[in-house]
Amino acid sequence: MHDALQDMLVTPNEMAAIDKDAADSGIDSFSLMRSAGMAVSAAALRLFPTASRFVVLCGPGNNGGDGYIAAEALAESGAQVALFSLGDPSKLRGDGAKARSACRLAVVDIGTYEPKSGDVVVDALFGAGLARDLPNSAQDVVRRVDASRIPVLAVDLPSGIDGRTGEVRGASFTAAHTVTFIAPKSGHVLMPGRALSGALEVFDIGIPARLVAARASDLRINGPAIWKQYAGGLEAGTHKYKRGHLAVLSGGPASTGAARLSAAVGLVGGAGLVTLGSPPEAMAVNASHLTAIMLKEIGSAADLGEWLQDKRVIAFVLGPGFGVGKKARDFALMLCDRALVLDADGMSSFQQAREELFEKIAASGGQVVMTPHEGEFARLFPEVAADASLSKIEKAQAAASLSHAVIVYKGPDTVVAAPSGRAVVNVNAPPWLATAGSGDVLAGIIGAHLAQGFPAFEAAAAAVWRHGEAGNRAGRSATAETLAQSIPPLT
Ligand SMILES: NC(=O)C1=CN([C@@H]2O[C@H](COP(=O)(O)OP(=O)(O)OC[C@H]3O[C@@H](n4cnc5c(N)ncnc54)[C@H](O)[C@@H]3O)[C@@H](O)[C@H]2O)[C@@H](O)CC1
Ligand SMILES: Nc1ncnc2c1ncn2[C@@H]1O[C@H](COP(=O)(O)OP(=O)(O)O)[C@@H](O)[C@H]1O
Ligand SMILES: [K+]
Repeated sequence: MHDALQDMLVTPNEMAAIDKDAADSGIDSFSLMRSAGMAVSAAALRLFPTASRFVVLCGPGNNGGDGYIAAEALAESGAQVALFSLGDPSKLRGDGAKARSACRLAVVDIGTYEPKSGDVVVDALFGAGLARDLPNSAQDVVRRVDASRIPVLAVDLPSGIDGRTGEVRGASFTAAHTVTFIAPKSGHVLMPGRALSGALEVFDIGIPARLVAARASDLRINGPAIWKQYAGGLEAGTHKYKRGHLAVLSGGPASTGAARLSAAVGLVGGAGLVTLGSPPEAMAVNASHLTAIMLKEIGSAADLGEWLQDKRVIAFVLGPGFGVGKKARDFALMLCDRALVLDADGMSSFQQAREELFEKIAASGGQVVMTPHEGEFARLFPEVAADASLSKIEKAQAAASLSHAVIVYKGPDTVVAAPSGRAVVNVNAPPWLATAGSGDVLAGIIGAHLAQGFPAFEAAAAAVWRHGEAGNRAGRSATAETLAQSIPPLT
């Protein structure tokens, strides 16, 4: 893949526009299809050297066209190939028809395909053009292939996956591998599309990077390239205040653990010092559990106001175990002009009062990050959550635009979105991150980055990635405590 396209994500609509621009610039579209089909055949031979038969399933459009090219190339290489078509191949148009006529193999109707042990399915039914649920005849073959556990190599996308949203339209193949072209599509990284795509390979089929970049929006796969300019090594002459002072606000005596976890992670994450702001009635319990973390009594808005005079306290985490209610709202509104992670109870407190929060964020110009999981997202952005036409990326973008904050929409496919529309999708998080307190760990890492002066978007993107790496290092028996000990250094 071209370096400039490394982490770029495109939607099927953008891909179609890129395709058209390529044709308008004089690039022959059939030569692109030939490169795509050859890439599929090469991948099939490399990935499945012991296949007794390649079963190529071709659809009615250009995805099917790629399939005919691949089938011909596989047969030419000496492999056994069986070719099946969804619909009448004589109805193929344009490049698809050209590809069919360049393929000498006989083609039979897909309804007659009976999976056999040793088969490898090359799925070229539908790709970026899927516009509605898979037809019944395709759903039937998906079920037969699933039941026989035959490996599937998907062309562009597993048929049935919506390339924009990653959602299943009726049914979808579960691919062991997917070969896509030019750049990954959002449907390859959003769930369940990511899981159903298997291992993804991206082939350069000869469209110049500048044509791709001209159509692509600011949407990427999350990774160190996003924040590297803020993650430089430590100067020899640094001191703890230079590394940044993070404040985490604790809840009452019965729920102090979450904030302490975020605070401890703040230090591991790279803040030079961390102070836990505690209500008076929780001072004793907090004091008995803290060592490197400092403790300060913050019971009222007046206490917080006084603390805010200290401009060396750069960033705040409000929400973990804090309690839902007026106190959380008052504190949050006072912090909108600083760097703030508003997590958990901090967000839920605004379910009935979100406009006040959103207006304050817009007016204050701070660096505010909100970290909703699905339930919190639906509480704060019910109209966005309920809009079934939107992908998870588009939902996060809509929420960021409404709230004026950077949104970390958590889950297996966490999306970080800025009010400008800039977004990344995270792909390194293992499922065992779903453990109690994991969100508190994430909030602490974001806070650590904000304290070190990262802008909100980069702070959040870097934290989500480090959190995923911590999960990988901690292994599947991870708890929030072992996650906290497994956070890798900033890269
Ligand atoms: N630059 C590119 O984007 C390239 C794309 N290529 C291939 O072209 C594919 C896209 O081709 P198409 O736009 O022809 O789309 P598809 O081949 O994915 O779909 C074919 C057509 O089927 C119809 N259709 C959609 N959903 C349906 C459903 N559920 N039931 C029945 N019919 C349905 C639509 O009219 C659609 O255009 C890509 O996935 C890729 O494999 C390659 O040939 C190489 C170049
Ligand atoms: N299936 C999953 N795969 C990867 N990461 C996940 C999965 N489920 C949850 N996570 C991550 O785990 C964290 C859970 O946070 P949250 O729901 O706030 O939990 P808690 O309130 O218990 O701390 C989030 O960062 C989320 O993205
Ligand atoms: K496909």
